[in-house]
Formats: sequence, C-alpha cells, structure tokens
Amino acid sequence: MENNKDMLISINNLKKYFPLKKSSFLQKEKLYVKANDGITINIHRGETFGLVGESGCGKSTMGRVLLQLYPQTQGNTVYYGRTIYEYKPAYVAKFLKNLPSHVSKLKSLQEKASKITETEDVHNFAADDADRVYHQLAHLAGGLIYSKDLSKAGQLLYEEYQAGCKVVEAAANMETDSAAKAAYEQAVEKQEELRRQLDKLRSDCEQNEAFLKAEKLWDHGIDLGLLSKEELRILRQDIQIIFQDPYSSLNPRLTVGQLISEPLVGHKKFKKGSQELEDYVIEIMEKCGLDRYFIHRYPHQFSGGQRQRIGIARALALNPKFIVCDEAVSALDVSIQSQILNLLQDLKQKENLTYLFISHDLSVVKYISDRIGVMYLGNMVESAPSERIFENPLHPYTEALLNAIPTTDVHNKELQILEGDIPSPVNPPKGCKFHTRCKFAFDKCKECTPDWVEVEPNHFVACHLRTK
Ligand SMILES: Nc1ncnc2c1ncn2[C@@H]1O[C@H](COP(=O)(O)OP(=O)(O)OP(=O)(O)O)[C@@H](O)[C@H]1O
Repeated sequence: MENNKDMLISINNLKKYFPLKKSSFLQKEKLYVKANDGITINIHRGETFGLVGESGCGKSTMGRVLLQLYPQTQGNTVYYGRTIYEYKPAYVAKFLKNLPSHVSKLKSLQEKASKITETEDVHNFAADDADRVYHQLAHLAGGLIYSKDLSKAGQLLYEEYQAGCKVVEAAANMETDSAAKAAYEQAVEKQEELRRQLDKLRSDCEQNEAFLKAEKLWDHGIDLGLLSKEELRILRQDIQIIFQDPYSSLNPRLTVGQLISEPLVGHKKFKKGSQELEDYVIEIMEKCGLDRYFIHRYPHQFSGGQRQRIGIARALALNPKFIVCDEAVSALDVSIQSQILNLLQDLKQKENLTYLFISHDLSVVKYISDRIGVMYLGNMVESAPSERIFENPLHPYTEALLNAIPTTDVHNKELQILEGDIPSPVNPPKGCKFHTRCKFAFDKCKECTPDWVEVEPNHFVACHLRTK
C-alpha cells in the first residue's frame, strides 16, 4: 500500500466481475468476466492519474466502479473528499454500535478463508470477503478491532464520532453566528477528551504487527461501497464523469442551459427558472469556453469539441472534487483534442480538481498525467510518475506498449500492438496473467501471481522479474 496522507481516493483489492449467462443446462460452474480483478491504488489530491492499457483491459469499468455506477464485486473504495463527520453515512453508526458482532463476523470470515485453498476459492471470495470487512472495520476502528473490550471500544468510538460530527456542525454555525464559538470550543474539547480515552484503550491492546497495521488504516474516509443509494446520489456532486461521446451522453431535446441546469436543480442548488441559476450557468459556460448566447441552443447545433465543452460544463456545475475523464478526447480531431486537454488542465488548476484520465492514446496520457497506471486484463501491472513510466518502464507489458509507438506521430495509436491474442477475461491465465505473451516469462510466472511492489519511490510493479 502506498503511504501518502494526501489521498483523495484509496482503492483496495477492487474487483468487478460481470456474471455470464449459462450457455447450457449442463454448465455447472457460473462464469464471470473478470473486468477488474484485484486493483490496489491510491489517487492523490490534485493529480491527474492516467490509466492506459489495451482495449478490454478494464479501464472504463474501473472508472465506473469508482463512481459506483456499477456496484463493486469486492474490495474497498474509500473517498477522502469529505470526512464521515461531515457526511454522516448511516453505516458508521451501525458498525460502531455493533463493533463486537462485526469483529466476530470478521474473525469467522478470516477463519473460513484460512481453511480454503486458493484453487477451491475460485468464486466464493472467502479471502476477499475477509479482506474487505477487515478494511471496512479498520478504517473505522483502527487497531481497536483487537481490543479485549470491544463493547467499550465501540461505545467510545461511537461517542468520538458523534463529537466529531458536532465539531463540524459547530464550525459551520460559527460562519454565521459569532456566539457559536463557545459551542465549537466545547465540542472540540469533548472530542479531544474522547480521543484521550481511546488512546488509553489502545495502550491496553497488544501492540503487535496486526494492531499496528490496522491502526494505520484508522482514518475518516468514506467507504463508497457501504453507502445507500440516496447517500451515493448526494455524494455524486463530488464525483463526476465525462464520457467519450458527448453527443450520446447529452439529451438532444434539452438546450445547453437546461443541460447544465439539470444537475443543479436536481441537487437543489438553485430554483428552476431563477435568475441566479441562469447567471451561474452562464458563468460555468464561460469558464468552459462556451459563449453565453449558446445557452438556448441544442447539442446538434454544435461541433464535437463544443459538445465536449458542454459535457465538461455539466460535470463542473456541481463543483466536484474528482472527475473521471473516460476517453474524453478520443472522438475529437487532433487539433481540437489539444484545446480540450488545455481546458481540462486549466480547470484543474482553477477548481482544485483531481482527474482519473482514461485513454488508449499514450501520447494524450503522457501529456496530461502526473502519474500513470498500466492495466492488463483486469489488473494494474505498473504505476509510476508519468516521466518514470517513459524513462524507466519496468513491466515487460509497459515496455511493449511503449516500443510499439512510432516516435513521430503517436496520436490515436490503438493499443492493439502486441503479438498474441489477449487471453479471455473469463478464464485468465494462472500466475502472472501476462505470461502467455511475455518473452521473459519463466516457471514461476506461470504459477504464482506477482506481488504489487514499490521498486523505487512511487514506482510500483507486479512482475517476478523485478522481485527475483
Ligand atoms: N456491462 C458489462 N457487462 C458484461 N461485461 C462487460 C460490461 N462492461 C464491460 N464488460 C467486459 O469487461 C471487460 C473490460 O471492459 P472495459 O470496457 O472496462 O475495458 P476498457 O479497457 O475500457 O476497453 P475499451 O476502451 O475497449 O472500452 C471487457 O471484457 C468487456 O467486455
């Protein structure tokens, strides 16, 4: 796991399996397309994380799962754009009030997982279930999941959580009411006192490796996989997506003004038809390089680049913190691509945005990304700061991708460049999934899944060659 306090999103062992319909009555085993198959990565505040890989490797799926547009099959997606104290998701109180029963559920899952061998556990996820619940609990309770007095730990953590919620409320009140300062100070004092009591409880725990590991996970992020539908709907203000084809993602019967207003009215930011709303929409349009007199026009009256600007304006309207750009410039002419990329860069600076930038075009990813993640058949195989991926690629797959790009015109090169077919994501090869196409593969690669290892600062790779 990367160690960085500036995370906006932390992804642990993310899996998205799409079930396939049985092809006959005789087929016993249920089959899945393993579109994302155990991804662990952090996205930092203010960065653009570029995601590359051949068609079908699971890039779009990962983007959609992060937004929870598809429910995740396994893993944890923790969001740090707001804290649990600010957002108060219902699961927090449920978990903390019943800490002993959740910890005993965790223990039984861990026990079940330890009894099942990897080959038996193809689809029942015992180890994944245990890992997911462990992370859910450790984010909320840290090392205290190993406390001897779990009821007391749960009670104190719950009180500390309530006190934290009061601190946030009181801080907000202070903005409008100067007399609220005393209430704020009282709330802070109460939370500090509860934290002292929690420290005391921690010092009674056995300070072993398991305790310290869980303790590091104690934070106040929001586990997106545990939110209710309504909680997710509200949180989506923070997390937006821009699609490849703005035409099909924009309702052709709505004007630009209506398209940008729709999410604002839906989230009750403005009254429908109000002057304030119109002024705000014009402000957003101008930020995105759209003239104000376009407000009454329909999507078909625009060029591809302008339509993408409408898509961006719509995503930007709710003042998000994180935007998934899914092949956002791929459908555009090269000259227009750079205008849109520059607009995205500019907005990122001005609006403090963080991007997950998905593209099959390495030159685009290189231009815009601070860090790059390379995906192969549902897994992340390498991630590093952008320049390091190009200067010092460590995974043979990354190297093959880079070597296959002609140096003069690298635009719009589809990443279908390696020899050999991509194996099926339904039945991926055992061990390292890339071994069937890797010229360096040796015995171990066919048997064991390589670990995700940090080989130089911020440079991660999953390859047996690098960990021999
Ligand atoms: N809704 C779905 N139902 C079933 N399978 C799906 C679904 N969405 C994606 N897949 C499968 O999951 C795998 C990953 O697809 P995904 O679209 O995420 O890849 P990608 O890297 O974004 O590629 P592309 O750029 O071609 O879209 C593919 O095998 C795809 O067929």
